[in-house]
Amino acid sequence: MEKRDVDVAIIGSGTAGLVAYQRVRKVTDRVVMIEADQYGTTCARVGCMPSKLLIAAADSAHQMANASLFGVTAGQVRIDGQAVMSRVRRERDQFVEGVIRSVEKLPKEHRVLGHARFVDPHRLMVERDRTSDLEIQAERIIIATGSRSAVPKMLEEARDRLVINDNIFEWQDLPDSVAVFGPGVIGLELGQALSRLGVRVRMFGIGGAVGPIRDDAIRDYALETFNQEFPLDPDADVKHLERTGDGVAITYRHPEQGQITETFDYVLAATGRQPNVDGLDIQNAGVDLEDSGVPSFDRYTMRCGDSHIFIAGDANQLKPLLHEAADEGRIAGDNAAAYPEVRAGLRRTPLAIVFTDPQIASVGLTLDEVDEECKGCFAVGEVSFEDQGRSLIMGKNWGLLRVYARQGTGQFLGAELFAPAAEHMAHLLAWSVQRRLTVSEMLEMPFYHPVVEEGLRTALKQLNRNLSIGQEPAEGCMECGPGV
Ligand SMILES: Cc1cc2nc3c(=O)[nH]c(=O)nc-3n(C[C@H](O)[C@H](O)[C@H](O)COP(=O)(O)OP(=O)(O)OC[C@H]3O[C@@H](n4cnc5c(N)ncnc54)[C@H](O)[C@@H]3O)c2cc1C
Ligand SMILES: NC(=O)c1ccc[n+]([C@@H]2O[C@H](COP(=O)([O-])OP(=O)(O)OC[C@H]3O[C@@H](n4cnc5c(N)ncnc54)[C@H](O)[C@@H]3O)[C@@H](O)[C@H]2O)c1
Repeated sequence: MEKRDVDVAIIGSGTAGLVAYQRVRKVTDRVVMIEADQYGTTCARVGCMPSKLLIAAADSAHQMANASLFGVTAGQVRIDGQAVMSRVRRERDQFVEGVIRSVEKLPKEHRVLGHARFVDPHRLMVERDRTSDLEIQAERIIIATGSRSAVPKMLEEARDRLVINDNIFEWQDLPDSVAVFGPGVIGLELGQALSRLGVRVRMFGIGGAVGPIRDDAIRDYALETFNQEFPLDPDADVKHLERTGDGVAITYRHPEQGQITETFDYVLAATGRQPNVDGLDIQNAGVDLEDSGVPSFDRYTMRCGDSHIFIAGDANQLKPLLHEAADEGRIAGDNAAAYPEVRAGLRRTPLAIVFTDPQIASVGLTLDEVDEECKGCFAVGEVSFEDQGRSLIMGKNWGLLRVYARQGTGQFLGAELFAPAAEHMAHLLAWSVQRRLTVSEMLEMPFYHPVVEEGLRTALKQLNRNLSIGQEPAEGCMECGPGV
């Protein structure tokens, strides 16, 4: 059996693994990155990028279908499912090829294809397809193995009609109907996009959650809005699911019609993701494990206990987002390279964006966290986008934004948005939280006219008023011209 001896071994060549590799490489050449499946990353291959490509097609269809609002008609909108899926794959492949090209530029001795497992805290066994197993002795190890779809047993009854994000983008055409299980981030993004592309969609959830929304006012607004496009029951009572000749028959309790059975072409499981730590023989790594099987680790150093092992990206379940995986890869890489010197790395203000329409975004602390942090001494400001100037102009005048700040100091702490252009406003808000701005300082910033950020200003003014810092905003204030 071949044996290798390295300073740092990185398990997984996704975003976290690749960033970690770049950092380690600055310090040592005795590094190896092990990949069990394919190069190209989850983000580019089956995650962020193909999902946004599908959403872009849906946005286009939606805009055309609604153009008559502006007195513009383009005739009957026709959606060519094959062309939609073909563009998704074509552009997706470009992103994947870009990643593969950069991996292939790395020295051959730094990359190994095979499935890694712990033999002991310093030894990994890599099962390779075409060659014999490889034993790697590593002084330090970074786990960057990502996550995979967690599919409830019941959905397996859909058999060949069960899809997840790994295979949905391989569709050659759009189906007629899809039952989406899980109105979380993936379910909402893909479900709304499919619905706007003419697919009959019904969404089933459990427990009442809608996406990552934590503020009930925003959740209720979002639920009502999504239900105007496709039926979404966030706490569905699904009795039975089975593969039939026509597709998948689902028996559930309909809010008005009682128990009914509806047949769909496909079932999309978007019911959460589980970390890829179970295939690692992690019990041999000599680190403490949480109940989930994920090693206990420090979120500032990414170090598992006081060991030489670090964990970054979706594998640690902390914040399964691309920019967080990259940050964690950087911290883990720097620390594995400098070990035994281990330093706290920069963790940024929480920021999450869901690419629905309107978009959902959360920034900083959630409402519950604000309450806990301020021991109840906080205030909330709010704006509806139904009467907002720029949103009305664009025909996108729906949504709600709520902002939170601490009583006394007026420090801005967080926000939740279901609003047009939320991806942009969320960045301004995240930067304000991270700079520890007060609401008054935020209001000193320039606001152009007419823009959706004027709506944000209205919410901030109301927040300052509720903090007993600012004045009552004038009704129908003309400071920014017509619109709030
Ligand atoms: C549909 C979808 C849409 C998304 N959209 C967004 C978005 O818009 N914005 C955003 O911020 N985030 C998004 N995400 C989340 C984002 O894609 C992930 O947070 C990110 O890709 C995680 O990167 P990673 O490096 O941790 O894991 P990955 O990129 O999954 O890399 C892990 C690698 O480890 C390998 N591996 C696993 N086990 C082993 C082993 N034992 N030995 C060797 N190798 C192994 C895997 O094969 C894989 O290549 C989305 C995710 C999905 C699924
Ligand atoms: N725009 C983005 O940034 C983006 C996009 C997609 C994914 N992601 C990342 O990927 C992660 C995983 O996304 P996800 O949507 O799979 O998970 P999620 O945790 O966001 O949502 C899963 C949903 O499925 C529901 N659910 C669980 N079991 C169910 C069942 N048996 N029946 C019906 N519903 C059930 C849950 O209640 C929850 O609402 C996200 O948390 C996010 O970090 C990010």
